[in-house]
Formats: sequence, C-alpha cells, structure tokens
Amino acid sequence: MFSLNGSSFTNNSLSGVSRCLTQSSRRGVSGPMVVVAAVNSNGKPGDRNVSVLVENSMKESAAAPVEKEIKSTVTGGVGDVYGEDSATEDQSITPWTLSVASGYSLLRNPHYNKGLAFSEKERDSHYLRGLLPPVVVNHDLQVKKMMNNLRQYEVPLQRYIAMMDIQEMNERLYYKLLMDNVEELLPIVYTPTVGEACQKYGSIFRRPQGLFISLKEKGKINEVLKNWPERKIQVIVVTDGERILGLGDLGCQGMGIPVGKLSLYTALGGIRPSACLPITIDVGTNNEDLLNDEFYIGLRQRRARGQEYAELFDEFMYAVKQNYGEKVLIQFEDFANHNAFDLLAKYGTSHLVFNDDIQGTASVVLAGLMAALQLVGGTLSEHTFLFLGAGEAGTGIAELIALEMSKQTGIPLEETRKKIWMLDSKGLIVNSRMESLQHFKRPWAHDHEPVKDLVNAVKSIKPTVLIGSSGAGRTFTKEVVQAMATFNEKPIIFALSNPTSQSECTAEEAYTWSEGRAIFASGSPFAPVEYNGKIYASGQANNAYIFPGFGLGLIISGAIRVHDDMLLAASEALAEQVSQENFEKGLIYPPFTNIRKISANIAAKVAAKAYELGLATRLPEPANLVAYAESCMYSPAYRSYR
Ligand SMILES: NC(=O)C1=CN([C@@H]2O[C@H](COP(=O)(O)OP(=O)(O)OC[C@H]3O[C@@H](n4cnc5c(N)ncnc54)[C@H](OP(=O)(O)O)[C@@H]3O)[C@@H](O)[C@H]2O)C=CC1
Ligand SMILES: CC(=O)C(=O)O
Ligand SMILES: [Mg+2]
Repeated sequence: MFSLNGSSFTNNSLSGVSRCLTQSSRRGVSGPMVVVAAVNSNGKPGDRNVSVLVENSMKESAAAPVEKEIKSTVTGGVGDVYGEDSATEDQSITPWTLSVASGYSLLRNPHYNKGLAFSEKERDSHYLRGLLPPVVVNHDLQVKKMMNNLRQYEVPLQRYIAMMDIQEMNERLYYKLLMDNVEELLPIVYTPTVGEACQKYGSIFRRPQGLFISLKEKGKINEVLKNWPERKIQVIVVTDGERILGLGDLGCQGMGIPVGKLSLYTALGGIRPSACLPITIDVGTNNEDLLNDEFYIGLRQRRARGQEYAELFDEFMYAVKQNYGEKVLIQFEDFANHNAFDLLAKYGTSHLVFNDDIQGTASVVLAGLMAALQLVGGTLSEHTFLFLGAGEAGTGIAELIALEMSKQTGIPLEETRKKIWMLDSKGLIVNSRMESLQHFKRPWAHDHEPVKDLVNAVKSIKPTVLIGSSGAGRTFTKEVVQAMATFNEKPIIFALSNPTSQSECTAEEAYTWSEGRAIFASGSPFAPVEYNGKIYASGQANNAYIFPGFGLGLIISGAIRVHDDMLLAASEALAEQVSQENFEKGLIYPPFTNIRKISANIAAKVAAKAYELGLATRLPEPANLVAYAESCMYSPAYRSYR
C-alpha cells in the first residue's frame, strides 16, 4: 500500500490500469503522463469541490479580474484552479494527480497510443508485451493502411465514422492522416460530410466527444468544466446548435461542428489537441423531427429563450474565464443570428471572442476578392456587390468589404456601404423596409424601389460580384448566372452556403451558364469541371482557411481581444498566398495542401497586428513571427517513451 495525495492505494487497485507515481517520484519521468482523478481505497472517485472560487487558471497568465461574485468557500490563488493548495482541512478538493500510462490503459489512451508503432523497447518498459502482435510498423505505414481502409468505404458518412474512431483510438495517427491527406479528408471531417453526421449524430453516436452543457447543468457549469480531463485550454469552439451549416436547428447534435472545427485548429493551425475544447450548449431544440427521434441525444424540450438562455450563457462565459484565464479564445460557431450578433457584442469587450460565421467568413471572402481583382482588374471600390442572404455571413462579409474600401479610399464607411446590396427572404433590402429590418440589416438598406426576387435584383443593380450566403440551395439559377455573364466579362460568383446540398449553385452550373467566364468559389468543395475541353478548378471559400491561423496568431501573441484590423490582416495574408500558378488555373484561393504554411503566415500577420494595436501580452514580440508561429505548431509525429 502507498499514499497518493493523502489517499491510500493498494498496488492491486492499480494493476492493469495506470501505475501512479507520487508527486516526488513523478519528477524526472518522461513517459506518457496522464492526468487522472485519483481513486480512493474504496475504488470510488474522491469528492469534488463544487464551489471553488478561482481567479485564473493559467499559471503563466496574470490574475484575471473576478467579474462576477460566485458563491465560494475556497479562495485559491493564481493557478490554484482546483483549490488544491489553499483548501482548509474541512473542505473537500478535487484529487487530480498525474500518472504514467502503461500497459493496457496506454493502448486505450488516444493521446499516447501508437498502436503497432510502439518500439520493442517501449513494449518492454511500458508493460505492453503480449498486448500487441509482434510486428512493429512505422507511422507512415499506419497512415497508408488507414487510407486504404478509408477508401474502401463508398459512403462518406462511413468514412466520417471511421475517422472519428481513429481520433478516439490514436490521436497522432488521426492528425497525421488528416494533415498528409488534407484535400481528401477535409470533406469528410468537415463540410459537407460533417453536416450529415450532425443530422444523424444520435444514430451514429459511439463515444462522446467534447463537453455537453445543458440547462440541467445550470448553476454547476464551473464543476462541469472541471470534469474535462485537460486544464490548459487555449481554444474553445462553442455552439448551441441552432444554425448548423445551412441545415437549421440540429440542437445538441450540432456537437459535430465544434469537434470538426477543432480538428482543423490542430491539423491546419497547429494548436495542440489537448488545448482544444469543443462545447455544445444544449438549451433544447425546435426541430420537431429531432424531438420525435428516439435516438436524439439532447434535451427533449423546445429552446429556452430570453432570460433563461442569457443566464446560462453568462454562467458559461464566466466559468470559462475563471477556469482557463482571459486569454482562452472562445469561438462562437453556428448560432442563429438572433443570438450571434448579441453574444459577440456582449462578450467582445470582456472576453477573447471570435464569431467564425460573421468574422472568419468575412475575412476569407475578402481574401478571395483581393485575389480575384488580380484576374478581373479594378479596385474593391470600383466593384458592385450583391448578396443573396443578409444574415451573419452576408452582413459580416459586407461590413468587412466596406471597411476595407473605406481604408483604401478614405471614403466614410456610410458611403462605401452603398456599393453593397443585399437580399433576404423578403427581397431587396431597401429604405422603405427600414422599420421592419433587424438591426444588422439596416446599414444595407439603400434607396431603390422594392424588388422581390434575385434575378430582377441582378438585372437592376448589375453587380460585378454575386455572393450567396442564404443557406438556400440552387438559388443561383441559370437566368441569374446568365444575367451576371451578360454585363460582366468575368463575373465573380461565390456560392458560400454549406453543405453542398445548400450551395447556391454548383461549380458546373457556374462555369457552364457563364460559358466558362465565371470566377467561382464555393463554401463546400466541388470537383474540377470540364467545359468545352477545358478543366476549371474552383476554390473553396470557407472560413477554414482563416480561423486556424487566426487563432494561432491570437495565441502566440497572447492577444486579449479581437479587432477588425486583425481580420483585414488575415485576409491580406491569405490573398498573398495565391500563386501565379493558382491564378492561371482560375483559382482565387491557394490549395489546402499548403495550409500549414498559409496558417503560419496568417498567424504572423494577425499577431503583428495585435502587437501594433497594443493588444498582445506575450512580450517581447518575436523578431520573425512566421518562424515563431511555425515553431509553435503541434506536430503529430510520435514521441519516444522512456
Ligand atoms: N463558406 C463559409 O465559410 C460559410 C458559409 N456559411 C453558410 O452561409 C449560409 C448562411 O449562414 P448565416 O448567414 O449564418 O445564416 P443566417 O440565418 O444568419 O442568414 C441567412 C440569410 O439568408 C436569407 N435567406 C434564406 N433563404 C433565402 C432565400 N430563399 N432567398 C433569399 N434569402 C434567403 C435569410 O433571410 P431572412 O433574414 O429574411 O430570414 C437571411 O438573411 C449557411 O448555409 C452557412 O453554411 C456560413 C458561414 C461560413
Ligand atoms: C463554414 C461554416 O462555418 C458554416 O457553414 O457555418
Ligand atoms: Mg459555421
């Protein structure tokens, strides 16, 4: 029997599981260390301290101000997140401890498992003899085998399930697979397949991924966050599932999106997987099909709104800051627009928040436009823009374009906005509709007679750029694309809506109907198209180009707030990565195969802007930010275990 943090253990209680080390003996061990909640001699988890007041979670960060009084019995110091150091004797604490994973548990630990790649020496020193067949294979061969296996599945959803299984089994294999085969696997772990996965999440559910915070957890969110096995969180992607891609309200099953986005944070942006936390806030769903689906995994109630929603969210936001400090990046994803704009405005001054749908999408589209100008000529302010869809994506993009025009020309924002027109489900947004418009649409109401449909709006406005951000599939009809092609030599057409089923038009339609003249990009990928004997490859205008590098830039600079100028910097960085060879193929985005280099460049420009704006806290500023960003990136290469 030996003692661990005051709890008694028999050697027997640990056999076949982790072999735990005491605080003093764990120093000097460089084996696979896992954090576990210690188990007492009765084999039951120790009590949790549910009311710990903490000021900051990150040891390296300065104490964050406590902005909201939370009932407390323990006042932990900086870094004393779990109240371990300062609890009095009558108070219970969370008995977290470190252990060295070995044997059977090592093979079942996705962070450290290497499968058949464990060396002979590791098999000896980590009690793996007999638990693996004799062969030792390398990482590359594992990737080759897994790709062969994945390609056997013809149904994309089966590939998605297989990828999730790999992620749950061997994390480094999952990320190497994804990074080495990014163009092939992005459509599986991301749009379009992730959309179908969310729709069927309940049926395909195997092991939970991410953290589920529902109305049931109200008053206990601090405690729920402590259940997550990692403490040093740098990026959270959170959704409430109300607007999942263009598929509407998928409630709790929206979890596929934060999980997928964070896979990209790691694979494309180099953020450590253990620093990423996917979260779904479950306040119910108004999706009747899901409410009646026996396999639905969420709360079976209609959505909470108003004060109930606001209180839960407030508790969540403060608990996040208390647990992970003020430099944790919180990415809002796929909220319905009636919450998205308000949440961004509300927490934008107190937290490091970023709305991917509003801001990330804006940045990626502006980058595509900057690149497209190389092909069509003219400056941004010489173009005229028409959007189908005036929600988060549409108005977010429009605002960033107007801001960039204003910066380039010195013309006030109110004036540059006049070059941008928008349609919603009720038609063109015009001044006569002002009273009934949601606040985020009002800046886009201009003088014009009412126009009900897109084709007439196109004919009247004569835009040079047409952007689809409606979530409504096949709305760029032949008549619409042909109209664009009558008054534009090279019409710029973005069909941003996801997944593929919601795309405003296909690549084939855009090229065929414009007689091969369109500069086309879409939110979900399309295969190259042959038209009149020529191959047309289209780009993927998806915020996946931006958020991984953008987030990396915030993290490496220790930024405390997001600023619009950082979005502009990210757009410039991305546009600069489009090569002459890409332009010659008609591409306005670089291929995803170079994404890590692209992300490092975006991160460097975003970080530089954070330093320039005085929003960076990691000092001094590195001399070469691109090299620094690259050096900070996670690599999925296997580590040797002693
Ligand atoms: N490619 C990318 O990187 C991204 C793509 N998207 C995609 O953009 C789409 C929209 O997202 P988001 O802006 O957040 O959604 P919102 O719900 O905020 O906005 C949708 C807008 O489209 C309008 N709309 C819907 N149907 C029609 C129609 N048939 N005709 C005209 N207007 C219509 C709505 O009108 P009304 O206001 O009247 O209801 C609303 O203004 C989604 O499919 C999403 O996947 C989003 C983010 C990033
Ligand atoms: C890409 C993305 O964020 C969306 O479609 O919502
Ligand atoms: Mg989104």
